[in-house]
Amino acid sequence: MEDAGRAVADAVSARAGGGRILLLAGGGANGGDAFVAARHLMVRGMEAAVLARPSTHPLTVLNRRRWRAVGGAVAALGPATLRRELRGAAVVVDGLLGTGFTPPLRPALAELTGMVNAWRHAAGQVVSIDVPSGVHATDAHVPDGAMQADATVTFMGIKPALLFGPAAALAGEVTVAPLSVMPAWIEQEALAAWPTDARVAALLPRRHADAHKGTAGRVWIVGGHPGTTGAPALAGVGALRAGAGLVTVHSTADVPLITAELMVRRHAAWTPALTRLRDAPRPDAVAVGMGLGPEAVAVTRELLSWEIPAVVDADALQPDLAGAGHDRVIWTPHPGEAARLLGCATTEITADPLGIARALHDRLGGVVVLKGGPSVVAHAGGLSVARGGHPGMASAGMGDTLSGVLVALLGQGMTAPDAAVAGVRLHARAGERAGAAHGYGLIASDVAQELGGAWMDVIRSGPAGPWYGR
Ligand SMILES: NC(=O)C1=CN([C@@H]2O[C@H](COP(=O)(O)OP(=O)(O)OC[C@H]3O[C@@H](n4cnc5c(N)ncnc54)[C@H](O)[C@@H]3O)[C@@H](O)[C@H]2O)[C@@H](O)CC1
Repeated sequence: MEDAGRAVADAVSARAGGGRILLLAGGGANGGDAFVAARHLMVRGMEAAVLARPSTHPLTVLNRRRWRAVGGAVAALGPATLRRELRGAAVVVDGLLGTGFTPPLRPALAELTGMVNAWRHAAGQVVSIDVPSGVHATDAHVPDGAMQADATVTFMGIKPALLFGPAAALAGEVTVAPLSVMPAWIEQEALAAWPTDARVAALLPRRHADAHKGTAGRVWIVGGHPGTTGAPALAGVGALRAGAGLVTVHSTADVPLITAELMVRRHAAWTPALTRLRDAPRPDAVAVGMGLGPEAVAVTRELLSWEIPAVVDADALQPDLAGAGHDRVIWTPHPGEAARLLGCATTEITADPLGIARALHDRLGGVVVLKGGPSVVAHAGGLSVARGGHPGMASAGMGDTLSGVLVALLGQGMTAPDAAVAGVRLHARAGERAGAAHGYGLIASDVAQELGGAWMDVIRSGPAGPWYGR
């Protein structure tokens, strides 16, 4: 609790700018964190006051006593005291409810959160402890009366409500504060990893100075059908911009050569084409399914039987292919495709992205990327959620570009789990860069163009990755 309160004080000092801080302490441990934060703020010379609910939680009672012992002011939290104390406050620290909250919010607390929300709208900032009060830690839905925060300081691991759906929008800027507890405990508590760019940087392959196109990954993009010929082309550009040395698009349709660096091989029909390709030199990795059309299952089944690293996307994400994969396959469903694979409604997917990603991994094996804002990676080692991205990425062709990124990383020798974790972050970072320039008007090609810059941004944040290419 001491570490937790100190981390909250750090976040608040960064925002308060010398103004008065009002801390709201609930009856549970979340309230105890607020008392600790108040003490640390006072020690730093900041003006802080606490309004508290009654508590029997031993650590909260102890930290209330410590706060009083250093001369801290505390009054009972109710509508009248809250109205009075909100006047002139710069920051409110929301320590009312954390992970111990069971919905629905009781009316007495809902009145208080409503008052703070109205105050925030007009006057100041809210920093929530662990989760915004009234948000259930594992639920992406927002119950009535939940607090709107500008920032949330969470502990141990990231909570699903801070990442997904409308609940995430209530959290504001999220930081995860490390606590001095046993690492095994943190691992057990954390539902999913949330890798920083420094962690991703350490995964990305480095090239020797004498690298050439044959050592930088020869990849195939297999897709396209009349009406959906842009999809494999976008995947191809994504692969080139994510560093693949040689990118060949195989299709039975006329795929536009949207960049001259792509090689496009048009086949008359899939069955004879696959018979020929089976005996040709195999690529380092293949991505299949983007706009591929009705023959997707048969084509994908054949390519999976080659047991080379593969990305399976779009039309190839069919329930019939469960069991046909292997460890080096990355399956990349969006929520609609995930619903088709699991035979459920899309709303069930978006309500529980972590649980669904795990269920898809159980069904398909290999690595699953459940796409969304944010994307979830499920692999044998656990779950990982990508940071960042931009709402403008909600547009056609974005998934095709991601498939290109993933196949390029596989082609450059990354394992499927590492390629998926790094690929979703590079794609999200490229989206942030494109979003800064184009806002909601960004298109998949813009994201592809930013991939090189995104790679540079990521590697600047951390240690260099492993050598590749000899
Ligand atoms: N896991 C840990 O070991 C740590 C936990 N910490 C803090 O402890 C919190 C969890 O503490 P608790 O389990 O005591 O729970 P909380 O402090 O989240 O909430 C419990 C209180 O909320 C009330 N409550 C629950 N549902 C309500 C509803 N629907 N309407 C109104 N009131 C409601 C309960 O009566 C109880 O007083 C975390 O969120 C975090 O802030 C930190 O101190 C760091 C370490």
